Amino acid sequence: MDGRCNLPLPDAYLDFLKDNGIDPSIYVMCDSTPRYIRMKPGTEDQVQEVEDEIKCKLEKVLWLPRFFSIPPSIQIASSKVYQDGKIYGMDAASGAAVLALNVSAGDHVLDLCAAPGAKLCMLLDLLGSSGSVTGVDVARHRLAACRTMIRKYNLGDYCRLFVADGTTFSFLPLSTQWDAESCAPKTEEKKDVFKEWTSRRLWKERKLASKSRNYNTSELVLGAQEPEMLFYGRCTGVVGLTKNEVLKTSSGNEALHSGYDKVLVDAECTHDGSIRHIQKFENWGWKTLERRVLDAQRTDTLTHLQLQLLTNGFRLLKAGGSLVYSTCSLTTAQNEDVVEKFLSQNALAELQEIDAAKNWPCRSGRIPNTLRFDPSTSHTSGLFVAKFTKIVS
Ligand SMILES: C[S@@+](CC[C@H](N)C(=O)[O-])C[C@H]1O[C@@H](n2cnc3c(N)ncnc32)[C@H](O)[C@@H]1O
Repeated sequence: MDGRCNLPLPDAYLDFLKDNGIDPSIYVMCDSTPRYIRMKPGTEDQVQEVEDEIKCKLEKVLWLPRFFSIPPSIQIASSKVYQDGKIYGMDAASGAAVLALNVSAGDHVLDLCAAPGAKLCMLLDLLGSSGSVTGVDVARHRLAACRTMIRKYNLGDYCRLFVADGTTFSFLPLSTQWDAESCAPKTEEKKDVFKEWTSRRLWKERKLASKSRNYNTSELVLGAQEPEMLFYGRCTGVVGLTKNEVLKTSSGNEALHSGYDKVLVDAECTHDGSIRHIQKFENWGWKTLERRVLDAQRTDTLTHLQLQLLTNGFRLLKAGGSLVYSTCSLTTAQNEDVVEKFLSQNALAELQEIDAAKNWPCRSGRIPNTLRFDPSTSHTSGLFVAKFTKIVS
């Protein structure tokens, strides 16, 4: 390996990098950037089995628990350990963004851009049998894939999934009206309540799914659709409640005391930090890259969306809670600029130092306490991370 990226990047993309102050040399080592796997909790003693199955040595990532690096050429999807739900494919920088949230047992967590669900699964693994994770995504087909994933990894009990626009999503976590031991409702039998979720797909759901495939994500963002609960686990408090009780929107300052303990806003972005994503445009066509990534109007729409997602995620956060904003773009427009604008509009928001980051192979962003993983220094995919707290007034 000579350390060069073999991908011929088109001039328009190199111009985009230049305009955004991104040094193209961060991609130079892209062919040797490892892949990462995360071991499911409880499988720590099965490293040898994983190595035998995927036919390569696992290299422990010393700064990130349960993560291992593998050579970039190794594919895990057809291995039995992957199909049996013992390992996840997940970039180490993504793992760091989740760890930055510092979730603790019992937390109610909101993941506002959840699909396809790598970070959501890690949140659920960290919480174990406690708290809840509410995953929201505007793209129905992507959230359906997320549902398949949480079921494959047996993580559904404490999870709710909503197809909804994260810029307006308004449901708070459910207060504990159920017996946490048995996950059964405490109140007496009521009529027209949610029963335990079953995998039987209703005709209406199939119809909605085929309809949503005919839209792309940006059209869905614009479409004012009613939030739809795509999945709920038996320990989320949904079972035994009526539709009005579950789908009660938050009003005024209610979130300050009844909001989420932690919020993750892993926002939609141009994905320019991930060379593996950019490489896909070699097949999809560089014209598609121009339309989806380089178009200035698209970038403006995106930064507006990112600010709205961050603002709404923060609105749903409890006083004293923490929010992590991340993107896999390395442009300042989608990161530091969004953070600055957000801080100027939200007096209760304060940037927080990410304690765990002291040993991480990342560097500071333009604003102190923000972090940047760039492929050349971190040997991960590119990622920007900022953590906020909601000041108790
Ligand atoms: C970077 S991806 C999220 C990746 C995910 N967190 C994971 O770890 O697998 C961004 C997601 O934002 C979703 N998205 C775009 N606009 C949205 C909106 N207005 N509300 C909610 N989700 C949105 C996209 O559909 C996409 O799935």
